[in-house]
Amino acid sequence: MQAAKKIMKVFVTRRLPQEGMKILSAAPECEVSVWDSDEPVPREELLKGVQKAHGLVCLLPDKIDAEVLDAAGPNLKVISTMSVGFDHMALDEIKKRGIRVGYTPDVLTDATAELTVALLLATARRLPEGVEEVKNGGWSSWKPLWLCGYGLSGSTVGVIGLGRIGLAIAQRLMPFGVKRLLYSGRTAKPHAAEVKGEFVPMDTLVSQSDFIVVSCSLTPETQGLCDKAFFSKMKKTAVFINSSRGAVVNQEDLFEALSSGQIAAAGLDVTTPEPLPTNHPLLTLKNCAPPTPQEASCQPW
Ligand SMILES: O=C(O)C(=O)CO
Repeated sequence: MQAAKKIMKVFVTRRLPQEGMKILSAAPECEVSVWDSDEPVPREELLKGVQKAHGLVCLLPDKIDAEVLDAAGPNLKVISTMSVGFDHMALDEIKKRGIRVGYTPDVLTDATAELTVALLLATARRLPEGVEEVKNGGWSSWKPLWLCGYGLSGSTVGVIGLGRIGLAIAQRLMPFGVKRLLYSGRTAKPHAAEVKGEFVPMDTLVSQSDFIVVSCSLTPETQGLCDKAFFSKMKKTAVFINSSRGAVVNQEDLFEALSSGQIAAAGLDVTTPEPLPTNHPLLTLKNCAPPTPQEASCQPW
């Protein structure tokens, strides 16, 4: 029997999990080429690899803009991103060219929610500082008020963006004895009833919350949302957690708020860029937990 002719060129921008590669390789009509590395494809290799491709499989760090689409040319019919977010793709340009887009919503909902709760507890309870004191010999004896943090019991939690992930975070936080769950966003969500969520204006959420969790998508409306004015409305004792996108936060303003004592602490699952350069001012602060590399992956059971 004659082998099927490879008529579709597919470029994959990263070494993918074997299950995914097996499916792609089994498609007889596809000629698959892969940037075979755990590191992001360099821009010039992306522009080269995508040439004449019919399909592109990409990840979050790959900026898919007009330049990439032009480099691909008119063959390109489908782009699939192995990510929940798609803010790295110029959707208007993609739409203009009639290209279809696939993404992977919901695969990281539980993992992101668990990591956000872990980050919130570690930040509020000052675990990174405590570990540091053990390692540097700063812990001499038990002192009742030393490294006191902030507890969830009886607190008000504000979630900005009570979508799938925001709800999963809220569901995990409520059993800690949270008194009020406020949320803000474009519209009230029927599923908020599951966590007794109160839909409130953003200013109310910011000024009344003891913990603010940002879990909205990055859009032109949310870019730079958490800035000087935002932090100045927060309680001095409040803890700020961002598991959305780095660009939702003005990082200079966050540094100022943390270093001046305007807010108590921040736990960041995301920053711009990622990782932060090792000399970044935010990394000098004891009350700021930066993103760690495990991100949202975990071993399946
Ligand atoms: O898939 C996404 O959008 C992520 O942010 C992964 O961390």
